[in-house]
Amino acid sequence: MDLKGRKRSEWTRLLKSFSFAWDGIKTALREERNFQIHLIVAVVVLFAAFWFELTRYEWIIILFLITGMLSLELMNTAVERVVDLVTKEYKPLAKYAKDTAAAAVLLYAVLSIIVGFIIFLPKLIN
Ligand SMILES: Nc1ncnc2c1ncn2[C@@H]1O[C@H](COP(=O)(O)OP(=O)(O)OP(=O)(O)O)[C@@H](O)[C@H]1O
Repeated sequence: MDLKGRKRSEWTRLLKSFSFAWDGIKTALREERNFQIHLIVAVVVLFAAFWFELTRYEWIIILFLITGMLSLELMNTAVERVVDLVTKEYKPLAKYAKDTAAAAVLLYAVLSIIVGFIIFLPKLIN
């Protein structure tokens, strides 16, 4: 294949990987209750952020928290599905994997709530 053809196929592969990632988001939106809940909370937080006219740095923090939370939830779903694929039986390692992935989501959710309070509480009180 010439250089032009190879470059085109690299672009095609890149576009395909975006399309697979988009499929993952659509599936999670359709199938995953926790992801749907996180998304609703994210929309509420974004409305609040507009309402309280956050500073540029507060916006950056909020966007990192929202994106991080949604990404972690997707990774947690991926772990759950892979474990389900590997075994339908009760296996301590399966529990270990699922609970650890869930713990990562929980930790980030606690961080997000604390930071959310730090940013929004003074504005609510004012
Ligand atoms: N194959 C398995 N072996 C051992 N423990 C498991 C297994 N599958 C799930 N568990 C454990 O059972 C509990 C519930 O897991 P389950 O996957 O049913 O619910 P979940 O984590 O809320 O995920 P989902 O989004 O699929 O409902 C968790 O503590 C998990 O670690």
